[in-house]
Amino acid sequence: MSLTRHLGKGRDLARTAGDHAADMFAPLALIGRGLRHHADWAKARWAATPKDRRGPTLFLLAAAAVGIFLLPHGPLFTVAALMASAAWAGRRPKTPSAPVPDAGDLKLTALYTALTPYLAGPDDLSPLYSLDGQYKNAFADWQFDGEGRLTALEIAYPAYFTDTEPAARARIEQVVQGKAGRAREYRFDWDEESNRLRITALAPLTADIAAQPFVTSPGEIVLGFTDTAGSRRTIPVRQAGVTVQQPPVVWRTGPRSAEPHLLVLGAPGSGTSSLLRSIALQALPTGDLVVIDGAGTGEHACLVNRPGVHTVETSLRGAHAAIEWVAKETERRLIVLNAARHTGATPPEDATRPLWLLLDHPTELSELAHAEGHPDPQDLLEIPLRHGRAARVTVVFAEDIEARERISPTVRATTRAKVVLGSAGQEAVAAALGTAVDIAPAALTPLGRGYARIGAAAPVRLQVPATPDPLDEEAPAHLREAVIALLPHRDTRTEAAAAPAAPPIPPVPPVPAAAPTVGPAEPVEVGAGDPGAIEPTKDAPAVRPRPAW
Ligand SMILES: Nc1ncnc2c1ncn2[C@@H]1O[C@H](COP(=O)(O)OP(=O)(O)OP(=O)(O)O)[C@@H](O)[C@H]1O
Repeated sequence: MSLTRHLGKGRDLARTAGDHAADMFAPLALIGRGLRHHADWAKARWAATPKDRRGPTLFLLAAAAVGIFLLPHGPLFTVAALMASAAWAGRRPKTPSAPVPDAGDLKLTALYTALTPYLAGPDDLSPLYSLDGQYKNAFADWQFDGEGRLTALEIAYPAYFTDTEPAARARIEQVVQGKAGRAREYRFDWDEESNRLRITALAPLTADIAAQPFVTSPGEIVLGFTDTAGSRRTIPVRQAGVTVQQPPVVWRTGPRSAEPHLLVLGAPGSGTSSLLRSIALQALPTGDLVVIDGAGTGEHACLVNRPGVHTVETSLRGAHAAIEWVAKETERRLIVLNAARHTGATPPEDATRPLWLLLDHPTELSELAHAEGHPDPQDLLEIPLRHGRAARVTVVFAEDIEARERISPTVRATTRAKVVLGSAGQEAVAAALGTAVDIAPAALTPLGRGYARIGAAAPVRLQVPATPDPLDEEAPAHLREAVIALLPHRDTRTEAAAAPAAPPIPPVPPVPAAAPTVGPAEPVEVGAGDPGAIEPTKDAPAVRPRPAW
């Protein structure tokens, strides 16, 4: 027999002996515990007895002991009685099982208590909310998910609560979100008629959809994706290697659209440039582009020299010239289309091919123009914005939400499709969309997340597809590849091999000043020889197409 087996057997024997000993000595331990208990009791009584009564007490005890001793079998009965009482007193007290507090109960109580200062009325004789009230009087239909998080709740509130005031509502929504968890978005459905508020925690929108060709009709642009309540249809989307159906937020453009122009506002770094890039990639297969990069960060350099891209401007002078050209092109198209309508002829393709003017942070150029005493480029947008619908000219204006006041009234009035990205605060979002949003955002807003409002429809949640700058080396490679795959190329992909040897710095982008016909291949020096021409004072060099792929 091996040593290990010997040791194992010895261990088993010792364990068994220990168990037996414990069983055997259990009554003794019980009685010992009881005797200790009695001794403690006796000591406590003795300490509590006043000194002048201790002598008589001792005397009585001694008399009792003598009496017992004299009784037949007295000492035996006394010892038996002492042992029995010690055994009784030595029982382990049963630990009273503390009632396990119900987590949902605690949460609802906390929410009720937090809402009480806002919903209680001092003169209410039978208040729904009071400090000693019960949440069950005011709450109904609560639901928790598997992790114990509140997912749905209906609360009643007194009729005197000012539920028509956005500030009063916002206070309640903040309290609810604080107690139910700020990590999720909540929909607040205020039923003013019956004084009830329904709260629903919303599942997070999917954030892993990359740029790709979307299945849409001509003129439709997928701004992003929403929840099933926010869209009436779904489209097939490649997501994590499989094709799934997702509800898109679709913006219809063109002559029949009631919202022919788009205003995108966002907190810094929230993804407005990415949304502009996503729109450009969807517009390019069927239309032409003029891009103004007001911040001059080269975010849209990947579009330079692409077929269909007239120009990508970063300077004040270039932007001014490009927008002026778009305005004149709008007028030219209107004349051509009117003439075709009068004669009943089919309008020429150069008047019907969609033309897109994409402006990224243009108010920075406006500021520069004001500082230098030049005309504001935004003023030139009047014609494309007012007449663009008939002329198939679409304007997309993306700006920092904090610069909203610097956006011209014409732009604000004519851009009826609106997107707000990032966490900008409920009031700013409501002002930007032109209506209050009944959804409270989560504390951490993912990139490209926000709200879209097309015309007078209710705002919907929006997640923009990830469309990073392909020249941004910090963006994930597979997302950049997806963008590159959508960029149109002049001939073949062999340009990548040819370009690195001598990357061409394009000249000042060709923007015809007053060209009667449109054509990206017709470079016309804007402002040349014009005494009122704007000098390129902004330090923004011409965008260099960097062939990083
Ligand atoms: N939908 C998205 N999914 C994933 N990443 C995104 C998304 N949108 C933007 N990003 C990333 O967030 C960063 C900022 O995006 P972007 O430059 O588009 O924001 P912006 O609002 O234009 O910023 P700025 O205010 O600086 O102009 C980039 O790294 C971009 O790749």
